[in-house]
Amino acid sequence: MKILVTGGVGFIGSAVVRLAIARGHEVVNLDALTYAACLGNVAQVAGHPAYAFEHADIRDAAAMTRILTRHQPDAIMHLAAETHVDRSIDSPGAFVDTNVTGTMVLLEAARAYWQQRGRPEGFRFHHVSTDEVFGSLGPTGFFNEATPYAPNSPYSASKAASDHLVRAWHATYGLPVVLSNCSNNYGPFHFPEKLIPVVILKALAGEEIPIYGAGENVRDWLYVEDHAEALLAVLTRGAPGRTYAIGGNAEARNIDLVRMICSTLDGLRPAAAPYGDQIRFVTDRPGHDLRYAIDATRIREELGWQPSVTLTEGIGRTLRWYLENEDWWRALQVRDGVGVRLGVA
Ligand SMILES: NC(=O)c1ccc[n+]([C@@H]2O[C@H](COP(=O)([O-])OP(=O)(O)OC[C@H]3O[C@@H](n4cnc5c(N)ncnc54)[C@H](O)[C@@H]3O)[C@@H](O)[C@H]2O)c1
Repeated sequence: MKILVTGGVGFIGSAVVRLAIARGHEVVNLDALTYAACLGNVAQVAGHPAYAFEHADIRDAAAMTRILTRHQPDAIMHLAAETHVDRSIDSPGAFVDTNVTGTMVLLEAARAYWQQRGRPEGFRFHHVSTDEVFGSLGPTGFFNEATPYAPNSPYSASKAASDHLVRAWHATYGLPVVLSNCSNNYGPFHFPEKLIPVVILKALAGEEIPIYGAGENVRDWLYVEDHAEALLAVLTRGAPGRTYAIGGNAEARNIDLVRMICSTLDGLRPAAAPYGDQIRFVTDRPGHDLRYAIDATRIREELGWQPSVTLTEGIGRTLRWYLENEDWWRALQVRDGVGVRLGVA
């Protein structure tokens, strides 16, 4: 299958691109190369005959039409987005521009392309989204595909809006879409403004490790390569118009996760004092959702997917990757004057 992946130079998109190439698919990677992109993320596939790159912005309608016409993909997997919650609190406009307007522009280009090709049944527009659109859970319960939308941050509100647009393009125009809403990802190539890489890099630098509030917020963590597997399953076997909730079945309070990272790092690269001594609690993020958790029964039963990497194993792999790839993250921190910010996705 020839897949047009948007945002394929980012964290999750690049994992999808690497996996899709390994599985024998052709990939056209379309990315605007914002601050969050790193071409190093796709270096291992860049020279592959099944890989092509298009430097373009999803808000550019003419470019979207030109690229679809040039490459004639069988499917679109849409990951391009502004993704950092803290940035969305400071500058919500960019999130509406890319996540809402950009998705609409891409949908329109996809619709025209699909109609011109004679509406092939097998065509897919896969919209990759987040569980944050569902808002916050209390101490119990799970999100699933029937959970009402209740986004709390400008980021999650913009993703919710884009989900609605994608569903509407299916209901109104018949575009064969699939949607997925996934919990927090982590793993290699994670941009160093999100929680796990921030903790790793602050620990290694001997600096304070900031945790919002009392560290009580709970997230369900999924290793990024497991997410990439789930996304390919949804793209290739998901039913048109259907949504799939994806999660790691690995809930952790932020404070417990950070302590786990610190103690694992103590074993891998011992410092003079335990890394946990660097933990500091800082003022909570406004509108900070308490807990996210996913009931992934549908994707498990219908598509046979389930996570294969436990949180302990994934944290170990991630830490070893960051220790072995210092050049990658040191180069990113200074690019475009963008420094590391505190982040809890
Ligand atoms: N990170 C998570 O934990 C998580 C969880 C669930 C869903 N998601 C969703 O998965 C997708 C990818 O997330 P990520 O963490 O890999 O993001 P990321 O920030 O690492 O990467 C986003 C990519 O999109 C590109 N991009 C941004 N604006 C663009 C535009 N206007 N045109 C073209 N390209 C543009 C960037 O250059 C970058 O390469 C997003 O849609 C996000 O909402 C993320």
